[in-house]
Amino acid sequence: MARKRRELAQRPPLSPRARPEPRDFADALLRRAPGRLLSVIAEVKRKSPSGGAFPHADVVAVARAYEAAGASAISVLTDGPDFGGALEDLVAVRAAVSVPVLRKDFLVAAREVEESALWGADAVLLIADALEDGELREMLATARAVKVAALVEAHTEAHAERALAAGAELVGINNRDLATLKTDVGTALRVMPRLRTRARVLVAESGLKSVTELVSAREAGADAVLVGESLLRDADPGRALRRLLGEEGLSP
Ligand SMILES: O=P(O)(O)OC[C@@H](O)[C@@H](O)c1c[nH]c2ccccc12
Repeated sequence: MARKRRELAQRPPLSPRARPEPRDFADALLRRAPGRLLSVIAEVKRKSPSGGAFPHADVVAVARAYEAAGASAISVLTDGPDFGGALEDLVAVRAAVSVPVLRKDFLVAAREVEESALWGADAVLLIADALEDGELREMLATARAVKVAALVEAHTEAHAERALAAGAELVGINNRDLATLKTDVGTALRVMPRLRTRARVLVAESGLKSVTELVSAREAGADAVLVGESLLRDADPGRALRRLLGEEGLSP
């Protein structure tokens, strides 16, 4: 986050761009296909600090395959140094699919929420654990003003409570501790039941790889899951998503 703050200070001001009509991210997650237990936000990234390099450089082709396999939204990493992404990937993916697109990055300022909207993001990720209450509120207000959905992520119950108090409606529980990069898929299962009546949309994030884990996430209150690595490890990420969605049998 310190690096992100330094980079932002050096960036030139925004130039206006034509923004495409936003797609409704919350609605896409809540409106599940018939017989489907929960929605999947499928993620594209070229590499990650925890997973190394993935065998798919063409994130647009992967995003198309995810959509064809039933993804309700696509998450695009736009961080360059750690994830090999760029804002251009967001633009290219959004043009290639018809589902909403989430900009996944370590945003540190309201100005970047505005920037995300101008680049065509339908949603942005905000990380509660890394933002002060005031920053979170300001970024949420900007998101509302520019009509970008904000998925506010927390790794602990305390940060999830801060997110709700700041006015977050879409809350993600990250199974991965961003400080240690360790993943415990039980994290979201423990925290989500305490939030389920108060968040409009609940998302379980990171480390998910099996139908059984998705069923558990649903039982704990998840409306959606955010999945990257386990799909990107497969030679055919679309097939991996179909398998995860239990085209072989995941039903309520
Ligand atoms: O690739 P995974 O383990 O399926 O996880 C996806 C997503 O949850 C993860 O990439 C993530 C969650 N929160 C983040 C914040 C920044 C960067 C990345 C992330």
